[in-house]
Amino acid sequence: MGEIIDGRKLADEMQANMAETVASMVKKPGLVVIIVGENPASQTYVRNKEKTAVKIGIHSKIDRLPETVSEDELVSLIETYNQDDNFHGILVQLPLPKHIDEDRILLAIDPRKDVDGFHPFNVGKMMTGQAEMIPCTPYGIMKMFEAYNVDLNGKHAVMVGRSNIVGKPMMHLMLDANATVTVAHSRTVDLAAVTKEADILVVAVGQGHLIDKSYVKPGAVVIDVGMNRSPEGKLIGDVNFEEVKDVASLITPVPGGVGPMTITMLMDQTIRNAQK
Ligand SMILES: NC(=O)C1=CN([C@@H]2O[C@H](COP(=O)(O)OP(=O)(O)OC[C@H]3O[C@@H](n4cnc5c(N)ncnc54)[C@H](OP(=O)(O)O)[C@@H]3O)[C@@H](O)[C@H]2O)C=CC1
Ligand SMILES: Nc1nc(=O)c2c([nH]1)NC[C@@H]1CN(c3ccc(C(=O)N[C@@H](CCC(=O)O)C(=O)O)cc3)C=[N+]21
Ligand SMILES: [Mg+2]
Repeated sequence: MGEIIDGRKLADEMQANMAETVASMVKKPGLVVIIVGENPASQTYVRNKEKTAVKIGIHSKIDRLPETVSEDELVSLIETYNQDDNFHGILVQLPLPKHIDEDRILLAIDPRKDVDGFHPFNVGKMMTGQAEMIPCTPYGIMKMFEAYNVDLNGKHAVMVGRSNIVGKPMMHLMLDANATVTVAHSRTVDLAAVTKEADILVVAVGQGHLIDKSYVKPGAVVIDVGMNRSPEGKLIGDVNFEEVKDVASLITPVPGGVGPMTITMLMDQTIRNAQK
């Protein structure tokens, strides 16, 4: 039976340290979150971010825009925050409605305030060993590895999922930590055969309980990024936790695993920006 990686507890510890840092700062770090439309899942994340910011002492603002807002209006709003010294971080919650071009929106954010690390400038910096802003979910997972003494050096890491916000940056960070990295996705033939080879398995696909114990090598470290609703309306991961916990050596639960760490790293980067 594996050990559970307590993301909630680690996040609380890190947040307590951040609160001390912020208390000693004359100018408080500021974070603005822009959310378009009424996606209920997005609303939950945004509420959690707000709660955490308040707890740490970060000045936080949420701009809620109607689903019908135009791309140009959203760009001008971002431009005002680019100029506003009270905000050190700007986050535009994804996904955006279909009529808005996400690439254009991400480009509009001043890279110095891009606390998500999604701007192509920051992506390029990270890929070339000059990272300044790191996507928060992969960054939080690396902090979990550190806290639980998971050494990636020479290990076979398998990343399932290749999105710009999780899979690709996670692939890169594990490569930088000297793992041998395989990336799997929806066109992978025989996914289980690939994941069974993993010493470290990170899953970000958005398919509830896709990964059962037949996908996991005994003793593997399993990180579940997924956030899905079960038919009964429960929040569940991409990994069947109850089954896989008996095979894995270390495993993250959902909720209480990766999610709280994502939010923590967002606060970390906002504070770091404010100190610059
Ligand atoms: N806890 C947290 O902090 C966060 C959680 N999430 C959650 O993580 C999950 C993934 O998010 P995100 O990366 O944005 O998702 P995307 O939908 O952007 O990407 C999903 C990836 O999974 C792949 N995939 C889908 N189905 C399968 C399958 N059956 N077998 C193998 N690969 C598959 C897709 O392949 P292809 O490229 O071929 O389409 C794609 O690369 C979601 O549940 C999301 O809610 C996301 C961000 C943060
Ligand atoms: N620009 C942008 N940046 C993001 O970082 C971003 C985004 N868009 N869009 C959506 C995804 C998803 N995401 C989560 C963050 C925290 C939890 C989280 O706090 N989860 C808690 C509880 C969730 C609950 O109880 O509903 C947990 O797992 O314990 C989940 C998901 C950030 N994302
Ligand atoms: Mg779109």
